[in-house]
Amino acid sequence: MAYKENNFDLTITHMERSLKMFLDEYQNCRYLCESPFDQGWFPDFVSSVAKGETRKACEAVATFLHLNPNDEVQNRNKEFYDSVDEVTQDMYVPRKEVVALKEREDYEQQLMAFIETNFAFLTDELWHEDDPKSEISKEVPSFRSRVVSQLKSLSELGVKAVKGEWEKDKQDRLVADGLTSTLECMVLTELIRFGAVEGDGYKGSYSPHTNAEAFQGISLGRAGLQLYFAYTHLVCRTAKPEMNHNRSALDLSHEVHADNCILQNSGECLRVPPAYTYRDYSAILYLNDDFEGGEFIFTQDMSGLTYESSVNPQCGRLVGFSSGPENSHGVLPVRKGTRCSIGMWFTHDRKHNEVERSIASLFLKQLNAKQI
Ligand SMILES: O=C(O)CCC(=O)C(=O)O
Ligand SMILES: [Fe+2]
Repeated sequence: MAYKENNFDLTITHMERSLKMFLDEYQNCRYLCESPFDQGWFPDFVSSVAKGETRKACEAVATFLHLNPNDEVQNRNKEFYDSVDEVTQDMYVPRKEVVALKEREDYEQQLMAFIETNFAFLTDELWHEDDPKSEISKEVPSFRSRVVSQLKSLSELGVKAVKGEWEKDKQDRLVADGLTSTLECMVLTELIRFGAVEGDGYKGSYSPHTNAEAFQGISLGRAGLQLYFAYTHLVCRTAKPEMNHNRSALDLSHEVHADNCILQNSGECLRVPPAYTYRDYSAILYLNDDFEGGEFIFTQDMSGLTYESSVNPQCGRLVGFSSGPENSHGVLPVRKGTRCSIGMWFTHDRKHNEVERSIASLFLKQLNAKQI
């Protein structure tokens, strides 16, 4: 109204007041709004009216161009003011509150772009669209037949099931060799020297299973065989020489247990927290054999003194089994040296998909694409 009536003093007063209100509201909204502040942004409303004062007129033009450098009208205005005798280039100074606002917006946009390229967002794409638990519970081939068929296709790569026929009544157990090369085993074992945490996975307890051994681990999700990785853990157990002279055979390196429930002396297994009740399958990949003791055992009684069968760890050998009490297991004492392995636990429940794995695979993709 004031503008239409050519009342520029009043126009300026109104516009200055509106500008202040806009900036104040914007600021409040940053603290209080639940959704983005989207009132539209009208740069011409910032201050393109400057009555009579050349310096103010240049400030208005500079401010507008600061926000929108390609605006035709303001570029023409600038050409006009440039031709005015009293105008010098140092008069084109944008208003400081607008400069500050733009600086903050630019910075936030850079930050968003950085986050988008460098962090993994766990959208449904990364969570793997298919096979929620309800689907899985339909008829699914047994763990072993699935693993064995996968291993067949892997046989060209040197992977072979060493105990395929083994324990015929035990459908959910498997031992296979050749999953990693000697070099890979060495590299992974070396990783322990650089990045291992004592008692990792065991609330920092240096010797969580037996005082006669030191325990170190590195923890690291993605689907395999219609299963989600739930947890991946590289661990080494080292015999403490001073504790191994008279070590009892009952002092197991890892006490007899089941991976998804709390095994009782009675043989009952309680599927309650703190057990990792969502774990459905377990696999341990071994990395070395230059140690004494440390056999993996499937047991029936809790002591580990008698056992159904055992697996001798060696580089590239993997033992896989369903995680319940049907596969109670333990590790015999490591009497000399260091025994390293990668424990992997799988779940049908995508809620427990291992977040770190998605992040790690994104990181590897970027590394391959040489973005980092
Ligand atoms: O290292 C092994 O052979 C087995 C370890 C194990 O059973 C576990 O970490 O739950
Ligand atoms: Fe276990």
